[in-house]
Amino acid sequence: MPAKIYTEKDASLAPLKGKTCAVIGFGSQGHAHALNLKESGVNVIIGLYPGSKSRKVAEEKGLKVYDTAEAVKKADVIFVAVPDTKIPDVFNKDIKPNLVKGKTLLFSHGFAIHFKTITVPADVNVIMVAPKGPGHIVRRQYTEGKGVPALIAIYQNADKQAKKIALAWAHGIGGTRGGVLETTFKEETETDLFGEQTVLCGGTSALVQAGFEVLVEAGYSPEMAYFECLHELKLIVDLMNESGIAGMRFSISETAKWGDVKVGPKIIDKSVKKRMKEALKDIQTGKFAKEWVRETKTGYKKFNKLLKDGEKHPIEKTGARLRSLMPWIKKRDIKGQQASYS
Ligand SMILES: NC(=O)C1=CN([C@@H]2O[C@H](COP(=O)(O)OP(=O)(O)OC[C@H]3O[C@@H](n4cnc5c(N)ncnc54)[C@H](OP(=O)(O)O)[C@@H]3O)[C@@H](O)[C@H]2O)C=CC1
Ligand SMILES: CC(=O)[C@](C)(O)C(=O)O
Repeated sequence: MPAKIYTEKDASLAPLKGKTCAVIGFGSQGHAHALNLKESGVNVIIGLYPGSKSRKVAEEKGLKVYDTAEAVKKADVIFVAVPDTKIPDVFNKDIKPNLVKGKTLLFSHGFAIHFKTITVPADVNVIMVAPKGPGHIVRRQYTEGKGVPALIAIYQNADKQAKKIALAWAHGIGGTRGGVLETTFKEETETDLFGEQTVLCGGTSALVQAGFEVLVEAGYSPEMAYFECLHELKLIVDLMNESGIAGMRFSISETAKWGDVKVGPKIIDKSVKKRMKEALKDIQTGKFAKEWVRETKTGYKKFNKLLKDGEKHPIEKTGARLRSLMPWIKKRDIKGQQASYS
């Protein structure tokens, strides 16, 4: 049976009426949920640690910012919007001591709950509202009257209102405009990690860099290679997003279609699928999570090096030059926000 998809007609903000919603962290997801909810008419406050870089940004957006513990005390629903590996510290120090019966803890990803990096008291709701897209796009689409689809999941339903609250939150951030699907913390965590490693981020970044390198190493100009392997990828993916892979094929040439169906499966062949299955296994067994937590606890050395190497890849310099010729490509202020985690 096809999964039930909740849309605008199934949702209401009523379960959040009269409630205070605290968003802890004002990064990618935090800023998007907070601003979308505020504009939907929900009472939102922000929780941050003293000295957080995000304080000024949130205040400039007209939001009231408190120290995390204070925000948790004031709130009925608490969205933990800090990086997954920072959640245990923030949770044990500032959230858990202030969680009382009747409150709802909300996540956008199940890592901390599924891999048990934190333990939550039994008398609070634990729910998830996970948009299937980056926070900055969740915000952008909401302001354009659109909405990124979202998942909801219930891990603890202490007051029997958990699902209503999750749906109301998903509605408030614009999720029901795109469609909301109910899942479990386990399913969301495992599929989300799989997607970002193999297809969305990891697989695509490596595919683009490999294609660029092959053309440049064969003597073609980096500009040609950039247009072919990165710029046009978005245009093709936009078509897939609008009308599926078959719909994309409607718009490409007959020769491109032949190359697609004949050569594509030789590039992404059975061995790639085998390695995807290995990646999935490492996620399911907890091996990936264990290694990632270890990396964050030992100073992010490998992580920072790999990110820096990525920034130095020649495709970045070529791309920056070519994108500057296309003023309609939205310029994002990401300077100083890249790499170097601690
Ligand atoms: N990025 C995304 O689009 C997606 C993220 N998610 C999930 O959403 C959650 C948040 O991730 P994401 O939005 O990427 O996070 P970000 O890395 O963008 O969040 C950073 C924010 O957390 C703040 N922060 C860091 N440490 C603390 C702390 N000790 N106390 C309070 N605030 C702190 C930062 O403050 P400062 O400015 O001072 O550094 C900043 O405001 C995660 O569970 C993630 O898996 C789910 C779907 C997509
Ligand atoms: C944006 C998203 O859904 C990701 C890639 O899984 C994430 O940032 O965690």
